[in-house]
Amino acid sequence: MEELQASLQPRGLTLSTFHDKGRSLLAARDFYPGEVIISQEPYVCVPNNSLSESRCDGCFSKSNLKKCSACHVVWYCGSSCQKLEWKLHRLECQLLAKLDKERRKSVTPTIRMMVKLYLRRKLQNGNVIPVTAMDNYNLVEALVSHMSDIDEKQLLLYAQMANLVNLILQLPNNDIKEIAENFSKFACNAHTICDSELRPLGTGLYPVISIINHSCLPNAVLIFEGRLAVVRAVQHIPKDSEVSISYVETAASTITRQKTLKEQYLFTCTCVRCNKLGQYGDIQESAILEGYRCRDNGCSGFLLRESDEKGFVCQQCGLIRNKEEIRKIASDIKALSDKASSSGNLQEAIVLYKNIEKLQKEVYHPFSIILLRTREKLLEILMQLEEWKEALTICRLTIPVYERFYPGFHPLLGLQYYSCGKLEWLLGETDDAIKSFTKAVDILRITHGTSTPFMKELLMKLEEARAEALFKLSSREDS
Ligand SMILES: C[S@@+](CC[C@H](N)C(=O)[O-])C[C@H]1O[C@@H](n2cnc3c(N)ncnc32)[C@H](O)[C@@H]1O
Repeated sequence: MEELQASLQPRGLTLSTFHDKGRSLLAARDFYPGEVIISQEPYVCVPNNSLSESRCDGCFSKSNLKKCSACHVVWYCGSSCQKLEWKLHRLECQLLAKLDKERRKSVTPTIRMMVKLYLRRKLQNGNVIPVTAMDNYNLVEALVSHMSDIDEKQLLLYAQMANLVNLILQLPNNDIKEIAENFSKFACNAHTICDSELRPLGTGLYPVISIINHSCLPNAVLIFEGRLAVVRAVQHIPKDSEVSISYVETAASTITRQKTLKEQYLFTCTCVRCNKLGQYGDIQESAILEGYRCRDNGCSGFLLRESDEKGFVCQQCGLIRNKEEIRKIASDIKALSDKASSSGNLQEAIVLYKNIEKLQKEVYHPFSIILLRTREKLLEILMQLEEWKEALTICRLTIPVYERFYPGFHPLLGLQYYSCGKLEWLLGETDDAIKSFTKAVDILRITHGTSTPFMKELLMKLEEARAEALFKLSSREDS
């Protein structure tokens, strides 16, 4: 770790260990919003390929794919990606090609990532690929595994997966226990690689980025530029303070966040937000996010369960809402949701989701995250159906909820402004489009930087919208 410490120092970073969190990354100087704190290429990564969707192993693109003719497992978009991956894939390819057809089907992305991990170690041990302070297997060995906290069922699953990996690798002295432990390390250290719009593409192991601990009120954000993981400050991070990112969806009640963190990362969060658990402000926030609304449409109160359990009482106006009434609506919503999620027809799905939204508006608070998720689904389908006007109406409804639950420089808020701006631009609402694009740029230049093709496109759209507004103004003045 000394080598890593030495390589982090010139970047203004230092490693430290806390008794309750283990290793942590600290700022050795002040960092300001938008500044890159650290970036790293993956030690290993794989696209999330499935039977229905394939991506290139090099760049994760979906176009012009050709299957490797030898192993019939891996896809490439062209020779440059194939060359980039060749040293490692040459070894992997020989192993995969030996498997029978049925066995090949069981090579999931996670199994492949483990196979690649061992092959990369082999290549580094043999000096075929270079070893650096930020790119070596010792960093993988140092990752937390939580093996002693995992239940037996999970351990059994890891053991079965490890057996398959060992069968593929055919290395006589490979340790099944070590492979199983590495699967456990993947579970709490690997990152989902997303595109600029935060759509998942694959999974990668970034052993230095993995040192960054979680906070439900993080001061940094992790964004991917292709496969490169980039951590940027979203707040001022004073010297000597800890760098933190969020591992989970932050727009969730404290109980939900803590449950997810405990289940996946096996720790109890004690960040400033979590420490408020049980306090009035936290109860209010949770009830708004995941609970019910007052039955008086003019009241913005939230409900809490009555002590005699007969119903819910509005904390603002005192009106009581019957438990049975809520239960009935909730069961209707569930029936519609089951139908909607299995519907393969967009027209049918849109009708179902509109009915779900209508019912949810009756029971959930206007700032409910449950209602928000339905609107996001509606928006997605309306865009696919090219119903731009309706899509814009729904998109605008989501903005106040995003502003409330993704405050400050949050990429999701920036992206939602961007979606709104694109719809406004398309519908000729140029002045509104300029406002939305400007808000998107203000946030996304901090979270995403300004040099990626995605950001260049956004900046260009803003310039175009401004030019059009000027043109419209001068045409009006002329006439
Ligand atoms: C990706 S690792 C982070 C680095 C880790 N601290 C280490 O020593 O390698 C995730 C693990 O770190 C610990 N961790 C992360 N954030 C934490 C937090 N806010 N409080 C307590 N433990 C935390 C948990 O054990 C979690 O499973």
